[in-house]
Amino acid sequence: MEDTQWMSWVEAPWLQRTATYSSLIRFCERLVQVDLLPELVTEIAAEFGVPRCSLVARNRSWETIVSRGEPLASLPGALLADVVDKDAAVWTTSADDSPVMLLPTASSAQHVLVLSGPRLDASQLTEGLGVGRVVGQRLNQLNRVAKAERHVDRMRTMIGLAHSFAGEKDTQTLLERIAEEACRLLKTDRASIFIWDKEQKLLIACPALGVEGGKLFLPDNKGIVGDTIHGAKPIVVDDAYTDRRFDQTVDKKSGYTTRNLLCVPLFDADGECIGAFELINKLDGDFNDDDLNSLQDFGVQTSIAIKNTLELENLVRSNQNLTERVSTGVAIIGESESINALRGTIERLAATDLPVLVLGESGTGKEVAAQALHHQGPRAARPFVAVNCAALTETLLESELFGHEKGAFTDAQSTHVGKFELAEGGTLFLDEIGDMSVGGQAKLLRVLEQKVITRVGGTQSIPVNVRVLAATNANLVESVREKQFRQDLYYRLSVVTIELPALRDRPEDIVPLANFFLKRFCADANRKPLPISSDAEKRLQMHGWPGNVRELRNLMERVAFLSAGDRVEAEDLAFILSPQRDAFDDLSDGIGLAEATNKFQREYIKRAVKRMQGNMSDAAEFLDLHRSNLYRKMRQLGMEVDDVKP
Ligand SMILES: Nc1ncnc2c1ncn2[C@@H]1O[C@H](COP(=O)(O)OP(=O)(O)OP(=O)(O)O)[C@@H](O)[C@H]1O
Repeated sequence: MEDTQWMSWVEAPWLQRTATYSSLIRFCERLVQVDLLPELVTEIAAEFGVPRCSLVARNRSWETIVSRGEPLASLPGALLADVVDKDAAVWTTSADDSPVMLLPTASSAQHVLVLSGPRLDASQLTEGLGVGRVVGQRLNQLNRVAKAERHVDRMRTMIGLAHSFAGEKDTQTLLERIAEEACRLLKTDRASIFIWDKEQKLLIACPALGVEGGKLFLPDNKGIVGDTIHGAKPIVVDDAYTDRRFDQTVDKKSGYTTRNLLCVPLFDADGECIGAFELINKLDGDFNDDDLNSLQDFGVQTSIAIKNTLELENLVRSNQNLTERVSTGVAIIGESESINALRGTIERLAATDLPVLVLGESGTGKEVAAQALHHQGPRAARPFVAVNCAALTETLLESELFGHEKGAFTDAQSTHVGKFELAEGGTLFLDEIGDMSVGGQAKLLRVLEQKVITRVGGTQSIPVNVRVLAATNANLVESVREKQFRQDLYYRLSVVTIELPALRDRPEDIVPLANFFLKRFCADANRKPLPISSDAEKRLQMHGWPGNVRELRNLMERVAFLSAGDRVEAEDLAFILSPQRDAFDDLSDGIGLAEATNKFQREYIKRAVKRMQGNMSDAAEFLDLHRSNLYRKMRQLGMEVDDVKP
């Protein structure tokens, strides 16, 4: 190492004060230390002894980025372009004869330094070229640092957002936050996230900033967003009003002016487009590749957020439905002995997986009983799926129950999952089973025996774990006898049978049911719960209820919406309960008035005693009679106490 020679930076010969360009090199050395653009132009102005130094850049037109002193009133566009293209400095005089020097920087963003001042001389071009080069390098460096910082900021924001997904359960709030962050980070005026409702062919903007209520619905085939989702590609628009794809309706409505925009599609985990993310009006210049990448990152987070929160919302909603059902809808209302007994039976059966056949007239609450069996049992958290067998032809029923593969038949344009699969882990309720075709019965029987289904047009056997409940208002035993219903299927379905009594046979349930429905419908009609007067109660109890509980429910719905008073009076029901529909149909059979009146009185007393569960004193009070007068009246009508006791 004997030949080793050292030289420090300050010893370099071209740095000696006497050396040509030594001061330029020292100046450039200082320039690379400067971090802020205002300082940079101030230093340069001082070095060249000029009052004005600006840094300009070409966007759509030439713009001043930063300036020391008043910038030139108008920038010489053509000359600036030449400076960049030729990568050459130029000294010239401006319109008012003051000297100007334009220096190329060779920066990636094509900046040019513009110097002007009376003492500026063409001999300074050499020095100017050197300074321009150094400034260009410094700008590239600063740009890289700013980009890296933006990237870090972006990542931090993304992590922050991902973190907040856990705490934020409401989609709207979360989307608003994402949009706000995107505006901040990408220096944009507005941001909207669109969720695509493919079925309704709608785009739902949330948040739709500047729109009253924050929600905006648009047809999915219009505007830039429509093009973005259909093309599944990002779109950048620099000048919205000259772009024919831009739909000006929203601007017209809101009074806002869209200048430029950037829109990216949103995809779910399967690559399906689920919406779009749009940024409007970048605060400085046009949208660039960096903005595009950032927005795509935001897009990924947004898709996750939408999926998570929507799933959560669905869960919450179905849970709420469930709770609501358990507390109201599935509640079996009634105080009669038969309904009390039914509640006990359901409680015992709910815990089992036994098939149950629910019998009863139409509207007696067979589906309510089936739902109670489901919701009180271990399958409650899984789906309850109801199928009305009477409403479907044999072919449709098969595809409805077991599903079909794409192309299985002419209309099968896509794969369809059947009700058995949908009810997986839960309960399938086959309503009106008595109306199922014989072919359908055979297929159902096979599934019940083998516990596997095959979709129509498919070959794969899909195992199913479903509890099957069935209901009918037909006499199935009779149907079996007449060979309209398969006996083997009947035995499979009717391991346990429960029968719902008609409403006319349990008059004590009428008032509790009426109050229950009235309360529910008054809430729907936004009015206070209406009490029922005792006259109206009597009127309800005297009706024959051929349509059973459904008829009562419908009546209460009309009362809640139509009656004017604060209380339901008998008159409110009179116009609804038509006398012809009462139990005394045979009044019109030509019997005399006296006999008809007797018949009516006998029936009325019978119902009153039944309503009072056989207590004669209560029945007399109900009928507004003294107890002894009731007995006398009964004797007159040829009635025995045993005839009337339930
Ligand atoms: N005990 C009950 N408690 C509360 N609501 C009931 C009761 N029974 C019936 N309902 C209500 O009455 C209406 C008819 O009941 P549901 O549909 O269960 O009858 P259904 O016997 O299955 O009728 P269908 O034979 O026409 O299928 C429903 O709105 C149901 O909520």
